[in-house]
Amino acid sequence: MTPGARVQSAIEILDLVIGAAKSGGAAADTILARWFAGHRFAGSKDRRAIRELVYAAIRRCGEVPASGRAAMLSVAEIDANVAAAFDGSTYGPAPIGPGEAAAVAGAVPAWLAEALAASGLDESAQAALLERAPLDIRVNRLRGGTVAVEGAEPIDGLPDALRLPADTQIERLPEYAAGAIEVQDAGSQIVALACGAKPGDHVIDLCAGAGGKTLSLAAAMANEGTILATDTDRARLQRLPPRAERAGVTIAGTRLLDPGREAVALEDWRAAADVVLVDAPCSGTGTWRRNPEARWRLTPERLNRLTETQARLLDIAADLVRPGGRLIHVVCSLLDAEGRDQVDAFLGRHPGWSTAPLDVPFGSPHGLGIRLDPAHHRTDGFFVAGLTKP
Ligand SMILES: C[S@@+](CC[C@H](N)C(=O)[O-])C[C@H]1O[C@@H](n2cnc3c(N)ncnc32)[C@H](O)[C@@H]1O
Repeated sequence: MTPGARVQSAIEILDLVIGAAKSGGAAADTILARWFAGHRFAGSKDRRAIRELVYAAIRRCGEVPASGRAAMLSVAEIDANVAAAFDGSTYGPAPIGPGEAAAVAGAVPAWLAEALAASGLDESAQAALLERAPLDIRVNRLRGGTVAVEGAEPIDGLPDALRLPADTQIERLPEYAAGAIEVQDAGSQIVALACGAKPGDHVIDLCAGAGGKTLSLAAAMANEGTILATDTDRARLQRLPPRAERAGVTIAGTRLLDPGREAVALEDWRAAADVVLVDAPCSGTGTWRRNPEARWRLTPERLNRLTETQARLLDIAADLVRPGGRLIHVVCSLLDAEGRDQVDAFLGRHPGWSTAPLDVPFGSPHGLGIRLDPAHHRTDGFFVAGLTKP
C-alpha cells in the first residue's frame, strides 16, 4: 500500500472508532482486527503502519474528534510524512484544504483534566497517562520461578517482575505456553502484593475478571489456602480456570454473581475471609496507555454510576471480612472520586475500621492509601488502600 492509502485506511478506521466511542460500540483493537480481516490486501507491514497511525491519532486528541480526517490532520501537524500523504493520489486522502480544521490536540477531555488536576495530577502527569506502556511480565513462582527472556530487565523492588521490549511476541515464547510467565503490569503486581495474602489464607477476589490478580495472589500464597474468584461477567470469569490450570494454580475457584444480588450468593463466606480484594470496576484512567480511546467514552454520568457501584461493593466486601481481616480497595484510576474519597467515605460508614499498612516496594502516599502513576512509577495508574475490620 502507498503511504497515502495507509493514511486513508487509518482515517476510515478512525471514523469507526469515533462512532463506537460515541455509541458504546466495540473497542479500537476490535475494530482494527475486524477491518484487517475484511481487507486482506493489507500485508503485515501495512497493518502495523495503519495501526500506528490510528493510535497516534487517538493519543493526539483529548476530546472526541469530529472525524477521522480531522484526527489525522492533527497528526499531520506534527508528522511531515503524514502531512505529505494528503496528496490526492489514488486511494490517498484529498489534499488538505485551505483553512481545513484539524482536531485540537490535547491529552484529556477538559472535564477530566479538571478532575485529574483536582486529584493531584499536573499537566505532565496527565500527558504521561497516554505514553506507550512497556511490556511487563510476572515470573510464576508456581512454575519454577526463573526464566531467561531475551532483553528482559528487572524492576527494582519486584523480584518476580521483568520488563520486556514492547514488541516482544510473548505468546510465542515457550515459557508462556508452559505457564512460567504471565503478562502483568508492574502496578498490578504491586496491587496483588498489597493484599498481603499468606499461604493458608482464605481470600475473596470479588471483582476477579479473568483472574490476573487471582493468579498473583495464588503465587504469593504458594498455592496454599483458598481463593474464591467472583465476578458478574460470565465471559471474563470463564477465562479464569484455563489460565489457572496453565499457571499451576489449584486453590482458586470461581463463582458467578448476579448484579444486585452479590451478598446473597456469598452468604456462606460472611465474616470468613482473611482478605477481600475489591479490584473495583472503574473509569480506567490509569490504563489509558493501553486503551487511549477509553477517555473518549467516559462521561460524568458513567463516572457517577461507577462510584456508586464501588461504594456498594466495598460495603458488600466489608461483611465478608472476618474480624481482624483486611479489605483492599483498588482502582486502576487516578481520580480521587474512585480512590481516596471512596476510602474516606467507607470509614465514615463503617465505624471501628482502620487503615492497614501496605507492604509494597514503591508507590506514593495519597490520602489513606498509595498511588502509582505512569509519570512517577512507570506503571499503569492505580490507587490502593488497605482497611482492617475491628
Ligand atoms: C478492574 S476489573 C477486574 C480486573 C481483574 N481483577 C484482573 O486483575 O484482571 C473490574 C471487574 O469488576 C467486575 N464487576 C463489575 N460489577 C461487579 C459486581 N457488581 N460484582 C462483582 N464484579 C463486578 C467487572 O466485570 C470487571 O471484571
